[in-house]
Amino acid sequence: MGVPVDEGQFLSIFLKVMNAKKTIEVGVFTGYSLLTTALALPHDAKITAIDPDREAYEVGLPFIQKAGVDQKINFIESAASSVLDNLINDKEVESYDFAFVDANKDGYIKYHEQLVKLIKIGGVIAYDNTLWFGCVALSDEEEIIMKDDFLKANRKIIREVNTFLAKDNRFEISLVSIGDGLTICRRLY
Ligand SMILES: C[S@@+](CC[C@H](N)C(=O)[O-])C[C@H]1O[C@@H](n2cnc3c(N)ncnc32)[C@H](O)[C@@H]1O
Repeated sequence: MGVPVDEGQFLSIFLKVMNAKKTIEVGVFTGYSLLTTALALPHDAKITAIDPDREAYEVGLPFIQKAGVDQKINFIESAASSVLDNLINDKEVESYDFAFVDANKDGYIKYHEQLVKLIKIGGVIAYDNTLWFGCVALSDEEEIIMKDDFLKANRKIIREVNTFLAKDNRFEISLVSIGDGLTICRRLY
């Protein structure tokens, strides 16, 4: 198969090496990363997949079913924050091996504080888009001439997220330059 060349391949081999069985996905859309995860996990694995957009999930669902991995997935149609609070209250604390976060960037720091409680020591939270199309490396002068307000706003947010994660000594982190940047955070305590 050669060297992993994209984020999906990387995620797949990473989950297998980790021996992950119980995972969370925040931000599903049509389920590309969800299908990748479901295919990589063992038959008795459980994925809690959260997204307010059921319509998008249902576009990809036939492919997940065709792959025979739908029984591993518990899709919850909701914004993530309240679901994560419910999982904490339902005594799911420190029971997850892995979380993949690929949703609204302005929620990442809040999700992080919730996911810290849900992930086992030694478990991993992975944040997508942490290079933000390379914009995180632009100087403030260069940022001023950026035309796209969405890119600009999320550049600021992702830079804050990256600074926040880098300072969190509960985790060992690595920003892997694959796809649009994937920050792997391994919980130390
Ligand atoms: C980039 S897409 C996810 C792509 C998916 N992970 C993949 O790789 O195929 C972002 C998703 O985040 C979802 N989203 C936005 N706000 C959210 C929230 N507050 N909680 C959970 N998901 C949210 C959107 O509905 C959208 O489907």
